[in-house]
Amino acid sequence: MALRDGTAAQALIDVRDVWKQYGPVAVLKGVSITLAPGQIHALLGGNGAGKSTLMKAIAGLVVPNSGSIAIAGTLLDRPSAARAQRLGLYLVPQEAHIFGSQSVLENICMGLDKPAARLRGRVEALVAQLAVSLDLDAQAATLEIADRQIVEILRGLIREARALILDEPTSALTPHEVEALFARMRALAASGVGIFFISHKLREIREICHDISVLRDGAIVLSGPMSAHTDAEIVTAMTRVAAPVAVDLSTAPAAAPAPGSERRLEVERLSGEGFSEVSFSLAAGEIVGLAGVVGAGRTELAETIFGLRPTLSGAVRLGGAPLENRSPSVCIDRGLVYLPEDRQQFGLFLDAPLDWNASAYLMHKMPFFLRPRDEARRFERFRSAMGIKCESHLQPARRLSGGNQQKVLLAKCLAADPQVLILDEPTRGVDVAARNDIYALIRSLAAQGVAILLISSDFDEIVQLSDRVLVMAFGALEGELPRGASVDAIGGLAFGAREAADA
Ligand SMILES: Nc1ncnc2c1ncn2[C@@H]1O[C@H](COP(=O)(O)OP(=O)(O)OP(=O)(O)O)[C@@H](O)[C@H]1O
Repeated sequence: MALRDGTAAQALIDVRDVWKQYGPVAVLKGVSITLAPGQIHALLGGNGAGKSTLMKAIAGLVVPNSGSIAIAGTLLDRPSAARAQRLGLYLVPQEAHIFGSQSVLENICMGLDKPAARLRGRVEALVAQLAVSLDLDAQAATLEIADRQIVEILRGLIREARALILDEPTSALTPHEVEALFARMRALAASGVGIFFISHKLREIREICHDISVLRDGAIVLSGPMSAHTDAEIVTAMTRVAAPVAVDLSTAPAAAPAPGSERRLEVERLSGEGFSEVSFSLAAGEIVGLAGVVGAGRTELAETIFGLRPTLSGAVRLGGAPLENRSPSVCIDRGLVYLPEDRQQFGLFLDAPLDWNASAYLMHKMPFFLRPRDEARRFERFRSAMGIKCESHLQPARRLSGGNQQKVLLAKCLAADPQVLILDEPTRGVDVAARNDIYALIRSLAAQGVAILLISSDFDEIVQLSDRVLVMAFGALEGELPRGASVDAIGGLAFGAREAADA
């Protein structure tokens, strides 16, 4: 069907006055937005503002109550993902859908009517065009998060998508990988592909996007060229009111110990899958950053300390006593809590209510002492302190937006009243305002004596929060930097090792 006016005739995507309700709640309230060929268009908004719902509507995954969506001039009148894809739209989700037991090539070609082997030549050409190094015959389970995203992008391109939606593609990437992704996005845009780019990071948006639209409570409140708006204007449009000051959520007594030299966690020559001979310690009240590029072994180290992966050799001590036969429940009992990077696999019970999720670690510690009213009260405290957007504490976690799920996961860890906290990408998917609340929360926990290991791909976050920074590369500790170390110094250590090895 022809579009209605001259401008829109150029549009790859033309959304007009779209409304979406879940029960009585309107999540999209008359949204109109367009995407032109070669345009990189940022979509920004607080957690729960409606970004993913809008993008899912464009991708045929959510059916709007009213309004119209056209892709490449054709109305998406019977929405389905298959139809949106046939019209040239591909959505790269926040969490890539990878079938681990299949090869990379099979993953890219999944769902197409030709066998993967016959598409190999075309996939190889796309891989070369994007200048990525990807072993098409490797088992997909071995792929890093960054490469999983590339697989998703290739899935779109092999389907000849002219419009891509990238939903927070950089949230688990280090600066180096972000640059590589941006180079690929620029190449795609230069070839006429249009891209909707969802991100919570203004700096990245400024670097890569031509235009911006800001969603607040289901409505577009600001839209136009990137250069026409200052950061302050954008943040104000997004939040409308200043973010609340963080509330102290700790259940520890008010007169908690000041940061000291008491060693809470000692890791001694620990070796496991993907890392070896790692030694470090955390003192009470200390925030230690752990930086590195994807594949450096940071998550593997954290998962091994927490008993999710086998230990090959070495020791872990907690409060001076050996922490042997580690499993998550043993660690939680002893006061060591881990916020996982992979919230889908190890995080929330998506069909359980929010208050149950927030109390899940406590339930394990003292199953007989929990009462529904206590759970609800506990959840309410976290809800107001972190601005968790939900209808009620009884809502299943599945119905929350991604950023709000991340906040509930953090609440679950904090509710367990840890002595040592390992945070793996704690602000992944969290909006700008809530990010500052979470930083204040982390600092307040440290001020009360909790020892914190902060793993983050966002080096700015590491610099902002850490008392010192450990840098890992290739499964080993590459070095340590003092408080105030620059992002460049961290990057130098993390990437220097990789470049030296590549040379
Ligand atoms: N299936 C559903 N049932 C009920 N409510 C839902 C459902 N899916 C989403 N919502 C609600 O719709 C609102 C918008 O969610 P959406 O995922 O679009 O937000 P978002 O802007 O993408 O947030 P984030 O930045 O956290 O990813 C949220 O309040 C969420 O709780």
